[in-house]
Formats: sequence, structure tokens, C-alpha cells
Amino acid sequence: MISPDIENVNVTSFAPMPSPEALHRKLPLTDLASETVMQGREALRNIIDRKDKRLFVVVGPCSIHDPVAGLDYARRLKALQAEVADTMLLVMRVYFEKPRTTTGWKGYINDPDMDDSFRVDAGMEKARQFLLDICELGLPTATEALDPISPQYLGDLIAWTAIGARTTESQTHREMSSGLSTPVGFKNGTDGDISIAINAILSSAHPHAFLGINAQGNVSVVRTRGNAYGHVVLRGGDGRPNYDSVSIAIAEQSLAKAKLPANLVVDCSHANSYKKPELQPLVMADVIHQIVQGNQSLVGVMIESNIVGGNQKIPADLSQLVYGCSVTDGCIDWDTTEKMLRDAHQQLLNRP
Ligand SMILES: O=C[C@H](O)[C@H](O)COP(=O)(O)O
Ligand SMILES: C=C(OP(=O)(O)O)C(=O)O
Repeated sequence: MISPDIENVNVTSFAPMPSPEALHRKLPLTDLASETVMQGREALRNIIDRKDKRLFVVVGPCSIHDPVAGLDYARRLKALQAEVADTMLLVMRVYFEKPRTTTGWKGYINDPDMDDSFRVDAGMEKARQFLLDICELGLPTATEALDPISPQYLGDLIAWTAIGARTTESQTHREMSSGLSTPVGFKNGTDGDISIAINAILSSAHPHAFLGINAQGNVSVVRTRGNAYGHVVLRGGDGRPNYDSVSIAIAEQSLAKAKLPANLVVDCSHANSYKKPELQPLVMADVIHQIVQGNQSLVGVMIESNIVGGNQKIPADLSQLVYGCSVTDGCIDWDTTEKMLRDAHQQLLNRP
């Protein structure tokens, strides 16, 4: 008999999850949601291929923890999309998986009740329902793919994917990206290194074979085609921004050296705004200025925005949570978001 002390020594339990197929059966993709996803992905590919001159804007809460406030935010964004549609494609940031520097709440899928009960089964279902609701509004969605199994549950509802600063160098995430159905933005590292994002684009453009699960939840060897729509997201690092025109020119040179097309997205948050959310409009204004001055490589921006600005700690008594306020990184409030996007729209009407 195998000694219980030799295997899974530090594992305390395994709880079964419904298969991706079972969750899709419970919450099927509707025609309306599918149209939003397909059109969103096509518009993003067209922007990256320069067939569509607009800027894509991934904008929304740092993380989703309250679907009611999330939907309230989405309705506001949908109304604004109609106003700025000539110059910008708005994609709602719908982040359910948070990569933590050390520890902390890891997001709505991992712990939807925010009480360390870790009901991942319920979290995955609630996340799918939320994505369906947003797509049915006609808003395309963007997420960070952190857990390599989650895309089997949610991938049909996503138009754009980020690989975060902490995982861009990970082979697992590059392999996963090679099979994702969306364009994928690879963040530079937390130390500001963009070479890991360039290597990630090169790796994920190739076919891979790796361990994963299929729709029935069986462990499988997954074989992928490779993803032709990888691009770099500049988020600053090591306490320094990297959205200024010199940093952009250096990133363009690095891409050219790797024989990759010059496609750059600027994350207005994180180290680009010294983690001070209220500085994001300044970053955005600078990026828009560079575009209006003729820059050709900037295809998108990211913004962390919510209904209420700033952030809050998760209180022991959840009834004390402030409605529409982030429980992870600080965000700009809705009025600032609206002004920032309207100003950008006005400026972009003059782009060459
Ligand atoms: O945007 C998200 C955070 O910056 C990232 O998840 C790290 O968060 P932490 O440093 O608070 O753990
Ligand atoms: C974790 C995030 O960003 P980064 O990977 O750039 O730190 C995020 O956008 O939530």
C-alpha cells in the first residue's frame, strides 16, 4: 500500500467541479451574446491589422466583486460607446482572476462570497452568468487569463485577453495563449522588462501541445494552432512609467528587431500612473497626443475605472461595502471616465 505521507502531503482536499460542457448546458451562449463576441473579436483584429482606424479601449473595474454594480457600470459604458464609436472601440474590463503580489482576495471565481469559503464552482457559474449579461448588452469583454483551465468555461464570452505582468514569462500561459480564440495582450514584467512580452508573442504564435482539460473535463493533451494576434501591453514597471514617446520608440525598435509588427497597448494604470488612479487621465492624454501627432503603433489603451473612485478594503461585514468601489486596485470614478473618453474622442477626430 502507498503510504499517505508520500503523495499530496500538503493537499487538504479535492472538490469536484462541473465540467465546462455542463456549465455551458446550464448557461448556454445566446445568439445575441455570440454576435457581440464575434463582432468584438473581429473589430479588435481589424484594429490590429489597421483595417479599422479606431483605438481599442479596455476599460472597467480592476476586479468584479458585485455583479449588480458591474452591470450598472456596463450600462453606462454601453451608452458612452454610442457617443464615441467613430474613434474608439470600448471593451469592458471584466476581471475575475487576480494575481496577487503575495496573498489577498484572488477574485470572484476563487472566492465569490469573499469569506474564504472558496466556492470556485459557484464563482465560475456566477462569472459565466455575468459575462453573458454583459455580452447581451452588446458590450465586448476583456479579461486576464490567469488560471489555464478557466478559458474552457468562459472563453466563448471573451473578446480580448490579457496575460498579466506576473505570468507573461510563464510557459504555461504562453501555451494557453497559443490556443485562445481572442487577441492576447502580453504585459511587460513588473520590473519593466518588455523582452518577456516579445518572447511571449513569439512563443504563443507557434503551435503547442500541453496538458489541459477538454469540454467534458477530462485531462487531455491539448494541441493548438498558435495565436497570430499577440501584442505588447506597456504597464510601466520598477516604479517607472513606459508610455512616453521615448519608451514607445524603444518598444517599437524591440518589436522590429524581433520581426514583429509594431502593435502597442498602453495600460494607463499600474506603474504607468505610479498606482495613483487619479493620474490615469494624464497618461491617456499623453497617449492620445502621440497618436494625433502621427504615432502608428499605438492600437489600444487600458483604464481601471469604476462607479466610485479609489478602492476599499474588504470589510468583515460585507454589508459595509461601498457600492461600485473597487476591492482591489484603485480606480477613477465614472464622471472622470466619461470625461476622459469624451476628451479622447474629440482629439482623435483630428488624427491623421
Ligand atoms: O491590478 C491588480 C494588482 O495590481 C495585482 O493584482 C497585484 O495586487 P497586489 O499587489 O495588491 O497583490
Ligand atoms: C494585475 C493586473 O495588471 P498587471 O499584470 O499589469 O500587474 C491587472 O490589470 O489587474
